[in-house]
Amino acid sequence: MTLEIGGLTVRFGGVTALSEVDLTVRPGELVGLIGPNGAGKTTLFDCLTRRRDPVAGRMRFETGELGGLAPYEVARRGIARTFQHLGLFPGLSVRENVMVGAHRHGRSGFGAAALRLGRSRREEQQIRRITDGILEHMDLLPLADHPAAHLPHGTLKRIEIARALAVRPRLLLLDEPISGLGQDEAADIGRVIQDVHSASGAAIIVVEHHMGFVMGLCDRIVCLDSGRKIADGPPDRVGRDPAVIDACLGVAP
Ligand SMILES: Nc1ncnc2c1ncn2[C@@H]1O[C@H](COP(=O)(O)OP(=O)(O)OP(=O)(O)O)[C@@H](O)[C@H]1O
Repeated sequence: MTLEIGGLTVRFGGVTALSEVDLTVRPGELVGLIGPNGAGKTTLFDCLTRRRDPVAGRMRFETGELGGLAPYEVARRGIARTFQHLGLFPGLSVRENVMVGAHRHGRSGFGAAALRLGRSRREEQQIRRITDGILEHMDLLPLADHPAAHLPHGTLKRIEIARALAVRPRLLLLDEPISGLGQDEAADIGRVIQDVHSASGAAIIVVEHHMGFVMGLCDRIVCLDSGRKIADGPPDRVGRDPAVIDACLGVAP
Protein backbone atom coordinates (compact mmCIF):
# COMPACT_ATOMS: atom_id res chain seq x y z
CA MET A 1 0.00 0.00 0.00
CA THR A 2 1.32 3.49 -0.81
CA LEU A 3 -0.77 5.34 1.74
CA GLU A 4 -2.73 4.13 4.76
CA ILE A 5 -4.67 6.62 6.85
CA GLY A 6 -6.63 5.42 9.86
CA GLY A 7 -8.95 7.29 12.23
CA LEU A 8 -7.62 10.72 11.18
CA THR A 9 -9.26 13.46 13.24
CA VAL A 10 -8.57 17.21 13.13
CA ARG A 11 -10.32 19.89 15.19
CA PHE A 12 -10.22 23.67 14.97
CA GLY A 13 -11.73 24.77 18.28
CA GLY A 14 -15.31 23.52 18.12
CA VAL A 15 -15.12 22.58 14.42
CA THR A 16 -14.25 18.99 13.56
CA ALA A 17 -12.57 19.36 10.17
CA LEU A 18 -11.83 15.62 9.85
CA SER A 19 -13.58 12.92 11.82
CA GLU A 20 -12.06 9.41 12.01
CA VAL A 21 -11.20 9.30 8.31
CA ASP A 22 -9.81 6.02 6.94
CA LEU A 23 -8.25 6.01 3.47
CA THR A 24 -5.88 3.71 1.63
CA VAL A 25 -4.23 4.40 -1.72
CA ARG A 26 -2.48 1.68 -3.73
CA PRO A 27 0.69 2.29 -5.76
CA GLY A 28 -0.11 4.09 -9.00
CA GLU A 29 -3.77 4.70 -8.14
CA LEU A 30 -5.45 7.89 -9.38
CA VAL A 31 -7.98 8.92 -6.70
CA GLY A 32 -10.42 11.83 -6.83
CA LEU A 33 -11.24 13.50 -3.50
CA ILE A 34 -14.55 15.37 -3.65
CA GLY A 35 -16.93 17.04 -1.24
CA PRO A 36 -18.63 20.39 -0.64
CA ASN A 37 -16.89 23.50 0.70
CA GLY A 38 -15.52 22.90 4.18
CA ALA A 39 -15.66 19.08 3.84
CA GLY A 40 -12.03 18.72 4.99
CA LYS A 41 -10.24 18.00 1.70
CA THR A 42 -7.48 20.61 2.09
CA THR A 43 -7.12 19.72 5.78
CA LEU A 44 -6.41 16.13 4.73
CA PHE A 45 -3.64 17.33 2.37
CA ASP A 46 -2.32 19.60 5.15
CA CYS A 47 -2.05 16.60 7.49
CA LEU A 48 -0.27 14.47 4.89
CA THR A 49 2.26 17.22 4.21
CA ARG A 50 2.65 17.87 7.95
CA ARG A 51 1.38 21.45 7.87
CA ARG A 52 -1.37 20.43 10.28
CA ASP A 53 -1.32 18.09 13.31
CA PRO A 54 -4.24 15.70 13.75
CA VAL A 55 -5.58 15.18 17.27
CA ALA A 56 -5.88 11.46 16.55
CA GLY A 57 -5.13 8.94 13.83
CA ARG A 58 -2.30 7.32 11.90
CA MET A 59 -0.77 8.14 8.53
CA ARG A 60 1.59 5.63 6.97
CA PHE A 61 3.35 6.25 3.64
CA GLU A 62 5.01 3.13 2.18
CA THR A 63 7.06 1.75 5.07
CA GLY A 64 7.17 4.80 7.35
CA GLU A 65 4.86 6.78 9.62
CA LEU A 66 4.29 10.41 8.59
CA GLY A 67 3.36 11.66 12.06
CA GLY A 68 6.24 13.57 13.64
CA LEU A 69 8.01 14.39 10.34
CA ALA A 70 8.84 17.99 9.43
CA PRO A 71 7.26 19.26 6.17
CA TYR A 72 10.59 19.14 4.27
CA GLU A 73 11.06 15.51 5.32
CA VAL A 74 7.71 14.64 3.73
CA ALA A 75 9.04 15.83 0.35
CA ARG A 76 12.21 13.81 0.86
CA ARG A 77 10.08 10.72 1.48
CA GLY A 78 8.46 11.25 -1.94
CA ILE A 79 5.23 13.19 -1.37
CA ALA A 80 4.63 16.41 -3.34
CA ARG A 81 1.66 18.73 -3.53
CA THR A 82 0.26 21.66 -5.43
CA PHE A 83 -1.84 24.37 -3.81
CA GLN A 84 -5.40 25.56 -4.35
CA HIS A 85 -4.07 29.13 -4.47
CA LEU A 86 -0.88 29.02 -6.49
CA GLY A 87 2.24 28.73 -4.35
CA LEU A 88 4.75 29.96 -6.95
CA PHE A 89 7.35 32.71 -6.48
CA PRO A 90 6.29 35.41 -8.97
CA GLY A 91 9.72 37.08 -9.04
CA LEU A 92 11.56 33.85 -9.93
CA SER A 93 11.77 32.47 -13.44
CA VAL A 94 9.78 29.40 -14.45
CA ARG A 95 12.98 27.29 -14.27
CA GLU A 96 13.88 28.63 -10.82
CA ASN A 97 10.39 27.87 -9.51
CA VAL A 98 10.68 24.26 -10.68
CA MET A 99 14.24 23.99 -9.33
CA VAL A 100 12.87 24.76 -5.86
CA GLY A 101 11.05 21.41 -6.09
CA ALA A 102 14.12 19.60 -7.42
CA HIS A 103 16.30 20.79 -4.54
CA ARG A 104 15.14 17.89 -2.40
CA HIS A 105 17.64 15.79 -4.43
CA GLY A 106 20.53 18.00 -3.44
CA ARG A 107 22.32 17.08 -0.24
CA SER A 108 24.24 20.33 0.27
CA GLY A 109 21.16 22.47 0.94
CA PHE A 110 20.26 25.93 -0.24
CA GLY A 111 23.14 27.75 1.49
CA ALA A 112 25.95 25.81 -0.16
CA ALA A 113 24.06 25.73 -3.44
CA ALA A 114 23.86 29.52 -3.39
CA LEU A 115 27.64 29.70 -2.91
CA ARG A 116 28.15 27.20 -5.75
CA LEU A 117 30.80 25.28 -3.81
CA GLY A 118 32.35 21.88 -4.67
CA ARG A 119 29.76 19.14 -4.57
CA SER A 120 26.93 21.66 -4.57
CA ARG A 121 27.96 22.91 -8.03
CA ARG A 122 27.63 19.36 -9.40
CA GLU A 123 24.31 19.03 -7.60
CA GLU A 124 23.14 22.30 -9.11
CA GLN A 125 23.96 20.98 -12.58
CA GLN A 126 22.11 17.75 -11.85
CA ILE A 127 19.10 19.67 -10.53
CA ARG A 128 19.10 21.85 -13.65
CA ARG A 129 19.16 18.74 -15.86
CA ILE A 130 16.22 17.22 -13.95
CA THR A 131 14.35 20.54 -14.12
CA ASP A 132 14.90 21.08 -17.84
CA GLY A 133 13.80 17.51 -18.57
CA ILE A 134 10.51 18.16 -16.77
CA LEU A 135 10.06 21.56 -18.45
CA GLU A 136 10.61 19.98 -21.86
CA HIS A 137 8.21 17.15 -21.12
CA MET A 138 5.53 19.67 -20.15
CA ASP A 139 6.17 22.02 -23.09
CA LEU A 140 7.39 24.71 -20.70
CA LEU A 141 11.04 24.88 -21.82
CA PRO A 142 10.49 27.92 -24.12
CA LEU A 143 9.29 29.80 -21.00
CA ALA A 144 12.15 28.61 -18.74
CA ASP A 145 13.74 32.06 -18.28
CA HIS A 146 10.44 33.97 -18.14
CA PRO A 147 9.41 35.35 -14.72
CA ALA A 148 6.43 33.41 -13.35
CA ALA A 149 4.58 36.72 -12.82
CA HIS A 150 2.03 37.67 -15.48
CA LEU A 151 1.90 34.26 -17.19
CA PRO A 152 -1.62 32.95 -17.96
CA HIS A 153 -3.38 31.14 -15.10
CA GLY A 154 -3.41 27.80 -16.97
CA THR A 155 0.35 28.03 -17.55
CA LEU A 156 0.91 28.77 -13.84
CA LYS A 157 -1.13 25.69 -12.94
CA ARG A 158 1.14 23.63 -15.22
CA ILE A 159 4.27 25.15 -13.63
CA GLU A 160 2.96 24.16 -10.19
CA ILE A 161 2.54 20.57 -11.36
CA ALA A 162 6.04 20.69 -12.91
CA ARG A 163 7.48 21.88 -9.59
CA ALA A 164 5.74 19.06 -7.72
CA LEU A 165 7.11 16.57 -10.27
CA ALA A 166 10.65 17.83 -9.63
CA VAL A 167 10.34 16.15 -6.23
CA ARG A 168 9.98 12.90 -8.27
CA PRO A 169 7.05 11.98 -6.04
CA ARG A 170 5.59 8.55 -5.52
CA LEU A 171 2.51 10.28 -4.14
CA LEU A 172 1.30 13.50 -5.78
CA LEU A 173 -1.41 15.62 -4.13
CA LEU A 174 -3.16 18.04 -6.51
CA ASP A 175 -5.40 20.65 -4.84
CA GLU A 176 -7.98 21.99 -7.32
CA PRO A 177 -5.74 21.81 -10.42
CA ILE A 178 -8.38 23.33 -12.74
CA SER A 179 -9.91 26.01 -10.49
CA GLY A 180 -10.29 29.27 -12.38
CA LEU A 181 -9.55 27.68 -15.77
CA GLY A 182 -11.65 27.73 -18.93
CA GLN A 183 -12.76 24.53 -20.65
CA ASP A 184 -9.77 24.22 -23.00
CA GLU A 185 -7.20 24.92 -20.30
CA ALA A 186 -8.95 22.45 -17.96
CA ALA A 187 -8.84 19.78 -20.68
CA ASP A 188 -5.14 20.53 -21.15
CA ILE A 189 -4.48 20.04 -17.40
CA GLY A 190 -6.48 16.78 -17.53
CA ARG A 191 -4.15 15.52 -20.28
CA VAL A 192 -1.10 16.66 -18.27
CA ILE A 193 -2.31 14.70 -15.21
CA GLN A 194 -3.00 11.57 -17.27
CA ASP A 195 0.39 11.88 -18.91
CA VAL A 196 2.16 12.40 -15.56
CA HIS A 197 0.26 9.44 -14.12
CA SER A 198 1.25 7.02 -16.87
CA ALA A 199 4.83 8.31 -17.21
CA SER A 200 5.71 8.49 -13.50
CA GLY A 201 3.66 5.63 -12.08
CA ALA A 202 3.05 7.83 -9.01
CA ALA A 203 -0.13 7.50 -6.99
CA ILE A 204 -2.14 10.73 -7.35
CA ILE A 205 -4.93 12.23 -5.24
CA VAL A 206 -6.84 15.03 -6.99
CA VAL A 207 -9.07 17.39 -5.00
CA GLU A 208 -11.52 19.03 -7.38
CA HIS A 209 -15.01 20.56 -7.29
CA HIS A 210 -15.62 19.95 -10.98
CA MET A 211 -17.41 16.60 -10.77
CA GLY A 212 -17.32 15.84 -14.52
CA PHE A 213 -13.58 16.42 -14.62
CA VAL A 214 -12.73 14.28 -11.61
CA MET A 215 -15.17 11.49 -12.48
CA GLY A 216 -13.71 11.24 -16.00
CA LEU A 217 -10.10 11.32 -14.81
CA CYS A 218 -9.94 9.07 -11.76
CA ASP A 219 -10.09 5.31 -11.12
CA ARG A 220 -11.67 5.80 -7.73
CA ILE A 221 -13.62 8.56 -5.97
CA VAL A 222 -13.66 9.34 -2.26
CA CYS A 223 -16.25 11.80 -0.96
CA LEU A 224 -15.95 13.74 2.30
CA ASP A 225 -18.79 15.66 3.91
CA SER A 226 -18.40 17.66 7.14
CA GLY A 227 -15.12 15.85 7.84
CA ARG A 228 -16.53 12.33 7.41
CA LYS A 229 -15.93 9.93 4.55
CA ILE A 230 -19.35 9.21 3.06
CA ALA A 231 -18.36 7.29 -0.10
CA ASP A 232 -15.38 5.45 -1.58
CA GLY A 233 -15.53 3.49 -4.83
CA PRO A 234 -15.56 3.54 -8.63
CA PRO A 235 -16.76 6.82 -10.24
CA ASP A 236 -20.00 5.40 -11.66
CA ARG A 237 -21.07 4.00 -8.29
CA VAL A 238 -20.08 7.07 -6.24
CA GLY A 239 -21.68 9.37 -8.85
CA ARG A 240 -25.05 7.62 -8.32
CA ASP A 241 -24.82 7.52 -4.52
CA PRO A 242 -27.74 9.57 -3.09
CA ALA A 243 -25.62 10.74 -0.12
CA VAL A 244 -22.97 12.08 -2.51
CA ILE A 245 -25.55 13.75 -4.75
CA ASP A 246 -27.12 15.32 -1.67
CA ALA A 247 -23.77 16.54 -0.23
CA CYS A 248 -22.44 17.84 -3.52
CA LEU A 249 -25.68 19.45 -4.74
CA GLY A 250 -24.83 22.84 -6.13
CA VAL A 251 -21.30 21.77 -7.12
CA ALA A 252 -20.66 22.42 -10.80
CA PRO A 253 -21.56 19.28 -12.80
N1 LIG B 1 -7.06 27.41 10.00
C1 LIG B 1 -8.34 27.11 10.31
N2 LIG B 1 -8.93 27.62 11.41
C2 LIG B 1 -10.20 27.31 11.74
N3 LIG B 1 -10.98 26.51 10.99
C3 LIG B 1 -10.46 26.00 9.86
C4 LIG B 1 -9.11 26.26 9.46
N4 LIG B 1 -8.86 25.62 8.29
C5 LIG B 1 -10.01 24.96 7.98
N5 LIG B 1 -10.95 25.19 8.92
C6 LIG B 1 -12.30 24.63 8.94
O1 LIG B 1 -12.18 23.23 8.79
C7 LIG B 1 -13.21 22.72 7.92
C8 LIG B 1 -12.56 22.00 6.72
O2 LIG B 1 -11.93 22.97 5.91
P1 LIG B 1 -11.12 22.59 4.59
O3 LIG B 1 -10.48 23.83 4.07
O4 LIG B 1 -10.24 21.42 4.85
O5 LIG B 1 -12.31 22.12 3.62
P2 LIG B 1 -12.26 21.87 2.05
O6 LIG B 1 -13.03 20.63 1.80
O7 LIG B 1 -10.86 21.92 1.54
O8 LIG B 1 -13.09 23.13 1.52
P3 LIG B 1 -12.97 23.94 0.11
O9 LIG B 1 -13.53 23.03 -0.92
O10 LIG B 1 -13.83 25.14 0.35
O11 LIG B 1 -11.53 24.27 -0.09
C9 LIG B 1 -14.07 23.93 7.56
O12 LIG B 1 -15.15 23.98 8.45
C10 LIG B 1 -13.14 25.10 7.75
O13 LIG B 1 -13.86 26.27 8.06
